Amino acid sequence: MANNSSIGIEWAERFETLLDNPGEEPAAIAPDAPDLLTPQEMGAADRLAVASGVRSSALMERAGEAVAAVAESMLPPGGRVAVLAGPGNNGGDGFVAARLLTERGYRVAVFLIGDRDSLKGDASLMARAWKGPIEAPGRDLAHGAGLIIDALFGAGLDRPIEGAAAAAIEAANESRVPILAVDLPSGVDGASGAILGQAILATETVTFFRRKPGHLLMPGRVLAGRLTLADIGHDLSILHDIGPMAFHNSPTLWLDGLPRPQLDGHKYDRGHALVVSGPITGTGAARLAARAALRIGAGLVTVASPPDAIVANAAQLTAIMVMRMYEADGLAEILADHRKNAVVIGPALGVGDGAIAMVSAALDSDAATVVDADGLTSFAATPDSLFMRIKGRGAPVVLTPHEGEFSRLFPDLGILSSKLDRAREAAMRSGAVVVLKGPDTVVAAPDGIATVADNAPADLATAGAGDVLAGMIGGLMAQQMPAFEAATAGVWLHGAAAAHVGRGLISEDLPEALPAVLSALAGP
Ligand SMILES: NC(=O)C1=CN([C@@H]2O[C@H](COP(=O)(O)OP(=O)(O)OC[C@H]3O[C@@H](n4cnc5c(N)ncnc54)[C@H](OP(=O)(O)O)[C@@H]3O)[C@@H](O)[C@H]2O)[C@@H](O)CC1
Ligand SMILES: [K+]
Repeated sequence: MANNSSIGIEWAERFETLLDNPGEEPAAIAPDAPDLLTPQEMGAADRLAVASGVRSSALMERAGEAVAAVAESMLPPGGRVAVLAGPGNNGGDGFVAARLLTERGYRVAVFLIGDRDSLKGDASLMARAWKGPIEAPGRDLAHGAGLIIDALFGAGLDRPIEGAAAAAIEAANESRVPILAVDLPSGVDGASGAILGQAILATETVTFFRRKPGHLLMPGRVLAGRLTLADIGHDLSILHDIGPMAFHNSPTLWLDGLPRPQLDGHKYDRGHALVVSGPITGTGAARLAARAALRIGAGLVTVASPPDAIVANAAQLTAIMVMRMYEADGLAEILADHRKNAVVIGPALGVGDGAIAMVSAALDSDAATVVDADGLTSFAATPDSLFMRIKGRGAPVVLTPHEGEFSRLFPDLGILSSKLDRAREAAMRSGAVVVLKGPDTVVAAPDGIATVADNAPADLATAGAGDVLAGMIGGLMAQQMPAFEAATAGVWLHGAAAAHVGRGLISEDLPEALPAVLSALAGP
């Protein structure tokens, strides 16, 4: 699909600009850096940094320095620290932090999993530079400590944690002493956010150069606590060579492409979104989606309503139009009017052959299409027929499943531990942009580019919120925003609208919060 994702390209172009104008923005870019690097990519970044002339021991020294700096902010002067060091370079960072904190007057105890003589490379170097005692961890490792530094495992974790390391993690978690994790909470898989065996529950985490997907994906995000991103001397140009495929969902990525009303524009320039209503027993979902499409800027919005529901819909809509729709043929007829350039179908549609026919009619049209909820579930027995239709059309499609709907359409993808990989596989297989919803919503395009959101408050788990999201994405596509950008922006704006409302949120509030969120983004 031609217009799936330009984010990767645009971001790469931004780097060109930054590199051409050193000193103009680098300080500002770090905290909001959207690229996510897998542990493998981070390993490559470290190797590229070393190849460019940075000593690997210097990277480790700076990593340990960054950890020590955050530790100091968590401790009273002269406080006691327990450092848990593991067998790799993550442990090496721990030894550096232990040395620096001791030099600064803190009382530091180091507990090592394994044997000092087995440490290799920089970790061995840093362990030798540590002049204090090294103990084996016991149940009371945190006794008297005001802070635990978790330097057991980071990017190199590749199997479930067992034995002495698992016991040390358990003792640390049970101690209730605040924990500062180095790079990742030990036990969290940096690629997927999944727990491998046993994991540290950190108060804070310091990571280096760029975040990993596991810092944003659940449960990694919760286990990591507050996250600090430290610059330890990697050159930004390294990202060119790596070409990251995953990004943190933040306005930096899509704000330039967010549709804005033009003074000399007309409502017809802002597209016409059609939302398909369910039967009389299920009309609210379509109205929520329609309201969201209108609030996010679609010039015109129409609800296509089955005849039995027309009165219910008409009685509750004002700026939004209503059209009578006689089943799938009726929908096809309505969409034959090419001015209706985006369609949202699925919320409260009902599950079954009728729904299959209507989704098929939508996909046979030229309108950008969002398929949600019952529109997805209806294809549980025949997902390939849905995917064939999507791949056979020219206009873009966004699928917006929650985990339950996703597992009905892609039952075999449950074995993938990473939500990123699940969404990517699904996008590739279906030919659509896939929005895999949840507290860590992933948007993936068939070419593998993906974003992970972390701005959805818990309040967003409320009836109708998904209908609103589908409407927002449809509304953005009606305004010609490409599918991947529309889905990514829609997910972020949905989270931001929920955060704007706060406690007591119901779905009706979400479209109404959009003006404030959009105005804040537009700036003064
Ligand atoms: N590279 C650099 O320049 C920089 C890197 N930095 C730091 O390095 C960290 C990555 O270091 P890393 O690659 O050495 O991996 P790390 O996470 O320490 O552990 C791997 C070790 O554990 C083992 N192992 C794995 N799973 C296991 C398990 N379940 N149970 C038991 N053992 C297990 C595995 O050995 P194996 O037993 O497989 O031979 C291996 O020895 C990164 O997170 C960052 O903190 C910074 O200093 C910046 C500069
Ligand atoms: K760690």
